[in-house]
Amino acid sequence: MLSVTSVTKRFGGLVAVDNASLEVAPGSITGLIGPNGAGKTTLFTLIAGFEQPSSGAIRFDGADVTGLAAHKRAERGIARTFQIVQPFAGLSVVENIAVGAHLRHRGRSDAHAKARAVADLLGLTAMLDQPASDLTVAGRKRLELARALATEPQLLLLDEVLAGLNPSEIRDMLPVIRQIRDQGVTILMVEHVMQAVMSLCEHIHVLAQGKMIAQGKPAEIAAHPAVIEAYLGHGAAKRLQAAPEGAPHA
Ligand SMILES: Nc1ncnc2c1ncn2[C@@H]1O[C@H](COP(=O)(O)OP(=O)(O)OP(=O)(O)O)[C@@H](O)[C@H]1O
Repeated sequence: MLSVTSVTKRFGGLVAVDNASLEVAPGSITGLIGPNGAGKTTLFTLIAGFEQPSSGAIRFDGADVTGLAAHKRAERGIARTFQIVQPFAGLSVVENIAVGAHLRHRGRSDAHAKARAVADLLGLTAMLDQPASDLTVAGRKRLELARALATEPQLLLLDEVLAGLNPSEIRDMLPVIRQIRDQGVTILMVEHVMQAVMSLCEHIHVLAQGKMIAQGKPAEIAAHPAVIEAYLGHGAAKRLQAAPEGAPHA
């Protein structure tokens, strides 16, 4: 469904994404993880078309979309959420979701009907007429997801939708994300909450300092020496191997 091939993004002298490639299979929940500053959000920005890569190609649904503007990619079915959630504070929850729904529903009542259906899926029905500014952090995260989902994407890019949530709020979100996928939306997610990534994703790509350093099934990634090194520092994989079971890892 999505192929990112040898994509590089430079900001002046800084190489934020360095010759990175990844594939997302249709119908999958695929993870993109990596330490802070690895280039994950930048890669999302390139996939969604808010910025253009310095080199490399992005194919979606069989077509080269590399040079296509963000709104054209949205029309083709790519939607993203933003790490920093900024709803229109003066608008109600339903009106915020309808902003997304307007992509495919020109009339106000159609857009609102779509918005209500999406709100239902995300457990926001009771808050429909509240100002978005009244929502809790967890509510805002759901609203951000709803706004993206209301564009009726084929591919949904989730940028840290679990950040800032407490453990029980995270537990509540996992089935919501699975349900979105079960309704036919392919998901690529950037996430730091590792337990969630491991339980949700069928396949995970790992970015570190702009480069793809590993990819595979969750269990393969958790045991991958390059991933352990990227997260815990040079020599960590060896130290973990050497440490006897149950001993504290220095
Ligand atoms: N518009 C920009 N101009 C200049 N540098 C940028 C820009 N966007 C990102 N960067 C830099 O690119 C690098 C990658 O940042 P990015 O936000 O993509 O990483 P990330 O993996 O999403 O990090 P985090 O997990 O902390 O959100 C960082 O060094 C960042 O400072």
